[in-house]
Amino acid sequence: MALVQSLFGTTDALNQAFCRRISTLLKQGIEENGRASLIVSGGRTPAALFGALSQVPLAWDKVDISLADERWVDPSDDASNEKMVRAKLLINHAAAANFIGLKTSATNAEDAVNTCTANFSDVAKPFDVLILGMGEDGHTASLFPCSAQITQGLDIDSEQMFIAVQPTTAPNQRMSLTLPALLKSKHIFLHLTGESKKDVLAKALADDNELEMPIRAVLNNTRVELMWAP
Ligand SMILES: O=C1O[C@H](COP(=O)(O)O)[C@@H](O)[C@H](O)[C@H]1O
Repeated sequence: MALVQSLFGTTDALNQAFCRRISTLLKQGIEENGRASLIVSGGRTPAALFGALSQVPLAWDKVDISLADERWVDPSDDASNEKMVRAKLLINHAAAANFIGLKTSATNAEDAVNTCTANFSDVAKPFDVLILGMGEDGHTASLFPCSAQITQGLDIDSEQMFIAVQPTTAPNQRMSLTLPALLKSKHIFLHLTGESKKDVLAKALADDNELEMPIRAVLNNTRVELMWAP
């Protein structure tokens, strides 16, 4: 495990430094491969970062952006991660990026696993940049400890890219990248704000039961850079 900790005094300082890191990595990916990929998380934490990132001048038309997970609701629903990304990130300069949403017309996310996988076939892999969040229960992406699908989602030997997840302690069925798919990233960031998330991370680092706190499965298997501010 290698957790590199970048701790900032304010969210503004965090967002400025994070934007610089992300844009440098995306530029590198474009220089090396012609295109770059940025996989982001949803929820509340990334909104301010996305606002700052959208204003960074970059060859966004050569960047594929998608989500590590999605809540299985209509993209017009306030709970939709896609809705948040469209409103906060795919604006200003970043409006030129190619966005691949996860939500399909399928009523049940289980019926959309193959479509999501096929839709990702043109996204540059390994992903250049993956930004993960973490819930108070230690879930990351939508790999929820409470779900019946958690063992399958954390199976490091699985070749499955996506998994449909039904959390029992959070609303909405989900679509999530699996652990092995998340790990196929060149640079993984864990983006957290607030003291309580810091406490959750400390709890995650104090033990290694991955089924209890799925973020441990990422931390135990690869290098992760923590980007934190109060
Ligand atoms: O449900 C989700 O939760 C996590 C954490 O969200 P936050 O609101 O605490 O920042 C998020 O990373 C994930 O993408 C989202 O679907």
